[in-house]
Amino acid sequence: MIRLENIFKTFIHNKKPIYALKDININVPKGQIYGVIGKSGAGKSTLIRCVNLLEKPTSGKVFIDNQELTLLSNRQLIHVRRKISMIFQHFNLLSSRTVFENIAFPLELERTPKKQIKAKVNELLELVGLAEKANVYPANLSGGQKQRVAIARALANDPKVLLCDEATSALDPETTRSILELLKNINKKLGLTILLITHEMDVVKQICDQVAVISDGQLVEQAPIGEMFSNAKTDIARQFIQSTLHLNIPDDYRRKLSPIQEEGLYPLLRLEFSGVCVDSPLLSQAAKEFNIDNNIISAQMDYAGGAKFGIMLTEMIGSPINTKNAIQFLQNNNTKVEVLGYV
Ligand SMILES: Nc1ncnc2c1ncn2[C@@H]1O[C@H](COP(=O)(O)OP(=O)(O)OP(=O)(O)O)[C@@H](O)[C@H]1O
Repeated sequence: MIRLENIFKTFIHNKKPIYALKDININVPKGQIYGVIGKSGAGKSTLIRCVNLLEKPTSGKVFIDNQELTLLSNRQLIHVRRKISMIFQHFNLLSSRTVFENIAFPLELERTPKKQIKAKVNELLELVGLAEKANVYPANLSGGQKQRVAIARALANDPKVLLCDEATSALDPETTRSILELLKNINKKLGLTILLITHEMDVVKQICDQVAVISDGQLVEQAPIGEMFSNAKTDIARQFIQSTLHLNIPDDYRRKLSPIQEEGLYPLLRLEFSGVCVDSPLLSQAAKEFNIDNNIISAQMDYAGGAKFGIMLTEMIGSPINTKNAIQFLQNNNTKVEVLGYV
């Protein structure tokens, strides 16, 4: 449904080129939710704005539903853009219009008859759970409610594609979850194709079918969500995945942590499991085979797209040679091991 082919975008700033997008290729099948994740300045906003040509690519082709947008005149584009809606981090509602009037706005621009507008807006208000707020002004809504209005307005013209530009970045975690749930429902109910950009892997984990990682203007990795979480290939993708897991070293361990292995001290390990190794009893195998004990201090396991992954903090008790061999065994079995120090 959305296809980007060899997209480059170069800005000129103070006579110097900024290569914001370098040879981007993306294919989003109809009905999918596709996430693009990247750090600040990676090129996410430029990328999503190239999809509806709010930003014209320097070169490359943009297709929506097999129609090449990069060939269209500005006039033709206005018509096509009605089927490509967008929602934003800061909602962009019209403050002088009520909730009902905000949602009606794109239909008024189309000169839709009043009766039809009323029916459509009421249907959308139901869909986003705001039927009671029809006559309220945006100033009197919470952030989550404002985003619901923006979503309803974005759906007014029955778009084929919804672009979400950091749509939950201004919201607290609970509201974020409810907005993502709403987007997922809409995706299922209406078969809407959604492209979203975000800097949060939690967002991707919750709703995306596929994800691409963008770094310094380039797509460095893309995969279905389960595959990405179980077998990420680049360091940057692994960093994003790890950012969804939170393990702190407890204070008393942190205090006694020594950088060298003195007598009577044992390694404190941070283990990263993903994909196949999660389901194998590696720690107990290592304990039996190398005569060591594991004192697990904390652990977090998670699921995304059917894949299990996680991290663990453990003190490995045994002689230096046995712990060394056990660590090697874990590494040989696809577990990432970091020796944080000795306790
Ligand atoms: N209109 C512009 N003129 C010049 N440079 C620009 C313009 N828009 C973006 N850039 C540059 O292009 C690069 C990518 O910017 P972009 O806003 O797409 O990144 P981003 O990943 O969305 O970042 P953030 O998450 O901070 O919004 C940056 O180096 C930015 O400074």
